[in-house]
Amino acid sequence: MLRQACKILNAKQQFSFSHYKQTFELYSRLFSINMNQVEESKKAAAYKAVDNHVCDNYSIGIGSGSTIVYAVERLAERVRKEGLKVVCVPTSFQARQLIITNGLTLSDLERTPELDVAIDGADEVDENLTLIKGGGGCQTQEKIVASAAKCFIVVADYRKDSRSLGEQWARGVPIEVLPLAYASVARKLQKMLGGKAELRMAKNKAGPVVTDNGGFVIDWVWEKVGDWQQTNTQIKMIPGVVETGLFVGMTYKAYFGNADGTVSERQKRD
Ligand SMILES: O=C(CO)[C@H](O)[C@H](O)COP(=O)(O)O
Repeated sequence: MLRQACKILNAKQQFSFSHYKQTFELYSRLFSINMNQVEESKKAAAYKAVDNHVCDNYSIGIGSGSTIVYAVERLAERVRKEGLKVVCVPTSFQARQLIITNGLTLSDLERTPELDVAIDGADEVDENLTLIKGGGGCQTQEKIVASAAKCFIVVADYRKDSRSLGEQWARGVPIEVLPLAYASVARKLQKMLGGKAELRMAKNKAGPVVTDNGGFVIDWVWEKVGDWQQTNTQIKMIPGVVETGLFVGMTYKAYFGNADGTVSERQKRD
């Protein structure tokens, strides 16, 4: 939006300094309204999912990202107000911290190998509930925890809702790899499936992003994919691949918070 404002202003050189200032203030305000709207939509989706899918004595997988923060907030509120007894299994360092700081009971897959429900965010959700996850590099633990749950629920804002993958999310499929294999995996990926595979670099550290498991992440931007299940299997067969961010046939239901405050739902077809 700000880029757009700059373009308009550059085209109309006759603007005075106060015009520039006023216009930037207006765009900044619009941008912050838009961001508030996104946060509100995340919150609405997360609250609804927790209200609909968490019961007393449940074991719950806790996903990672910014939307899950609202789900944990709601869960903690229900534990306080309704006296629910739940145990929570994290999918990342962030999720573990969220569970602890919200005063919830922390468990792990060793003590709780089967979960009643797992709730997590997503980077993109298509019409068949196939997901891209791993924008935060947590897809390996997220997939393990989701697969341990009887029911896997996704919470997201309206920007993640697509008919087919790639419509909204342009950063490709995140793939966790063993560090020693990153170059060979990237090469094989491009040779086998086309597209472009790039090692994810850290922002505030020299070198690559290192996952909670000590792995690296390759982001694979595909050119053409027909069958996500088959593509996922092909990627997983490359030696050195730990896990992909493709979640195929795992999701029971997705909740999308909309810009107008409502929540849309998409459920697995029988
Ligand atoms: O897969 C993930 C992290 O690896 C997140 O669930 C995904 O990136 C969504 O995050 P957010 O709720 O911040 O949009």
